[in-house]
Amino acid sequence: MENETHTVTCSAPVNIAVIKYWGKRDEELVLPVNSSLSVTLNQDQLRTVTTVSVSRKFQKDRIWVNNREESMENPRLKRLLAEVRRLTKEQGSMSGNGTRPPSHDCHMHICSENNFPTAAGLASSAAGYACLAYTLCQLYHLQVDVSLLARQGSGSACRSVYGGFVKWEMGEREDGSDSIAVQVAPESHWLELEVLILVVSSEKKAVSSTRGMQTTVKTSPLMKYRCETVVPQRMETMERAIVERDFPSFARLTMQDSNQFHAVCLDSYPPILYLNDTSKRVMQLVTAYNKLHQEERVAYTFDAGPNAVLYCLRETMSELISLVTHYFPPTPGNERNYIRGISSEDCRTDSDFTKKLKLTFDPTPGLLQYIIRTSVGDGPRLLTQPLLGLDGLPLATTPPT
Ligand SMILES: Nc1ncnc2c1ncn2[C@@H]1O[C@H](COP(=O)(O)OP(=O)(O)OP(=O)(O)O)[C@@H](O)[C@H]1O
Ligand SMILES: C[C@@](O)(CCOP(=O)(O)OP(=O)(O)O)CC(=O)O
Repeated sequence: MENETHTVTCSAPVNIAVIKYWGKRDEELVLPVNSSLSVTLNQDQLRTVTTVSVSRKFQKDRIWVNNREESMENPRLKRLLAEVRRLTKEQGSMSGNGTRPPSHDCHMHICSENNFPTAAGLASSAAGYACLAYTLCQLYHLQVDVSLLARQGSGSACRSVYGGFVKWEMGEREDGSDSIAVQVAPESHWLELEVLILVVSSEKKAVSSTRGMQTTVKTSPLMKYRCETVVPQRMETMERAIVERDFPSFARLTMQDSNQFHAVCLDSYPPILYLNDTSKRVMQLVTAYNKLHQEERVAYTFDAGPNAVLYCLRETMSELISLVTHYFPPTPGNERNYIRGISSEDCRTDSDFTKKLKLTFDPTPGLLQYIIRTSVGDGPRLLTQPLLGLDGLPLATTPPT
């Protein structure tokens, strides 16, 4: 009993917001200045896997992320672990199924892997902290809202604890107890909705989301109008568009909110610029495509980086892929692995159609690193294959991506 090792392994998805979270009213508790809403992506393409082991044999807490040991001095990580230990102590030692969870005073080893670039604007912190919070709740049999814990690791992480369409209610209470994620609709609700991620850069971004949003809250006059007037209305309209599966409304609001998020970034002082020329070309392509069809058939959204996330219905996907690969072809030699994820039939462009689009740029190879086709997905899963061995050390794994 004394030397028993408890181990749990889980996976969690990435989520991409269609109404953006940007700005905190409480840095410590990670409480936002506005509510937000996101789509959870399919874990077959983008996911974090985390194993947590707890044992009296361990000398100290340790964490490995993507095969590299990292410092435990990260304040958000420390806060999350402290909160889990506090709740474990408070909730006692018996779980509902009669088995005994590990004691709150043992050290833990954490091992986590992302199957996509970390800190590159692909929401790695969201999947990472959602996975950690979910795994800890399973391990310690905690009776708690997982989104409350995930939020304290990274705000957007709270939305990754559910599949489908998820809103993060900003809440009003000072202690943050009502600042939680709620599922608006499960992944089965809108099976035709698909996602294309255009990876412009997988470099670490210059201004982190945490720091960028602090500057915006402090300096942008436009931000006040966004939080008080724009987002509350958009949350309602977006929820309705999702419930009614109204793609044109969903797409319009998604693009408008991405535009406004980048507008408040530019309105910050000093200004924050996450979009680059390739991002702007993607915006132009989507706008021209929708104009030609006289309705919104594709939506773009950009987080704190130049990568584009495009939403469309399945019936539009092959035309979209053919257009994107026409205007953003791979560099010669890079064709083979250019489109990843859900396999796509051979998509060719109709040259008359592309001529009608009237873009101000010509097809240019090499502006995108690669493209990921994915769909809407489920929430965290309990897995059986651990990343840590019986000695509590990482098992030989694949090299970090
Ligand atoms: N699997 C993981 N387990 C634990 N922590 C992780 C994991 N993946 C990422 N993180 C944490 O998240 C940080 C990256 O967060 P950051 O917000 O900079 O990038 P991002 O989430 O990829 O981008 P964005 O939030 O703008 O979409 C990492 O430096 C690490 O501390
Ligand atoms: C642009 C965003 O992706 C910002 C995400 O910010 P984070 O959740 O990464 O920030 P912290 O709470 O400081 O960790 C928009 C969104 O996901 O809603």
